[in-house]
Amino acid sequence: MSTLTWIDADTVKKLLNRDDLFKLLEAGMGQYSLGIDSGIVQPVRCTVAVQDVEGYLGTMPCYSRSHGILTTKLVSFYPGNVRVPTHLAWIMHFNHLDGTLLALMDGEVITNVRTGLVSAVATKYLAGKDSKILAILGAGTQARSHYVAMSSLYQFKQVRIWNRTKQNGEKFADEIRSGSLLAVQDATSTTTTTTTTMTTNNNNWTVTCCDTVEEAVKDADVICVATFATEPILKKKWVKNGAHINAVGAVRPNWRELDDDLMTSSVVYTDTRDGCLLESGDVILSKCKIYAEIGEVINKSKQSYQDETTIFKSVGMAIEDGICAKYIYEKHTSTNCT
Ligand SMILES: NC(=O)C1=CN([C@@H]2O[C@H](COP(=O)(O)OP(=O)(O)OC[C@H]3O[C@@H](n4cnc5c(N)ncnc54)[C@H](O)[C@@H]3O)[C@@H](O)[C@H]2O)C=CC1
Ligand SMILES: O=C([O-])C1=[NH+]CCC1
Repeated sequence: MSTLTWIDADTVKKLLNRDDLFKLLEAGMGQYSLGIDSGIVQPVRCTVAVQDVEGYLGTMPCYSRSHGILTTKLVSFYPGNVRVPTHLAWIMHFNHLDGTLLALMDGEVITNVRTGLVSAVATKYLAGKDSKILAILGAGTQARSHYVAMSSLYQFKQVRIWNRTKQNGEKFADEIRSGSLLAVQDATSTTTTTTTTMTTNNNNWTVTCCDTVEEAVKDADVICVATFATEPILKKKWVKNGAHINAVGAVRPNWRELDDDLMTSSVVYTDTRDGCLLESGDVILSKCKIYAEIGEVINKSKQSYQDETTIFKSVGMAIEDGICAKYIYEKHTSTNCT
């Protein structure tokens, strides 16, 4: 029987490299969307509501034959948490051949990083090549993760932040201006180091914390929405035609971030169609048509409508966590063996 390895958050942070994970996630999303031919089994997340305190516990198992991945993530999300992060997670990584547990690892860092990276994969396929204005709604963990991930794709001329509590939005904007968010990422990533230099040396860029969502998204090419909003905060009338939107919040069937007009008039892509049809309030309540999973664009079975307004709606997928967990486990094992 193999011994169980525990991999803590600091070790996960040290071992992960965003460039590697971007490529692995891109390929994995493409494979997932091959449907029954994918060899990936991923039931829709089963979420228990902890009603008394407005918290949720989600279980996210998956198996991928070709990757040799058998993992389960347990993720709690408590929007009201202040003392501890709103999202906490752990991933169990199994030997898929005999079902033994190989490793238990922190899943918070993986959740934070992979969500931004998956949005970056979608942005690569769905946004215009020459995106200059980035708007981010929210100033929490995912807002930061998305800023870092989007910065690996474009050198933005303007970054605009809106947050419900302006003080926190200002703090986030200061972190962007200082370059600290990019500088602390991935000691092992050459790409992000280059981006840091580019961004901090860019004299022509502006970073603004806006008073209103309308002001933040005006003429924006790429908009990332990463909040715990339960009512629509982003309206179609403020969004320029042809913009690309990554919407990662509103992960409960009755929560909203985007208004009906925006959902029904844009070309909507998802991470997982099955997951969004059961969990995404923006999809369910607007009754919008889902055009494709982003994996179908990656595997070339569906088109990218880059000239139209596009939405990438994600709720999070177990296979993303499985891919990251296996990558971390293998790096951890090889590092310890040498
Ligand atoms: N699609 C995916 O794969 C994933 C989605 N998420 C979701 O992304 C969203 C953001 O997560 P984190 O950044 O980690 O959380 P966080 O707690 O770090 O930040 C939450 C942000 O939402 C804002 N906010 C809270 N209530 C709001 C409201 N009623 N209206 C407008 N803004 C509000 C806060 O000011 C803060 O900026 C959450 O809905 C979370 O569940 C998180 C992980 C993965
Ligand atoms: O994919 C994920 O881990 C989550 N999605 C929404 C909350 C956590």
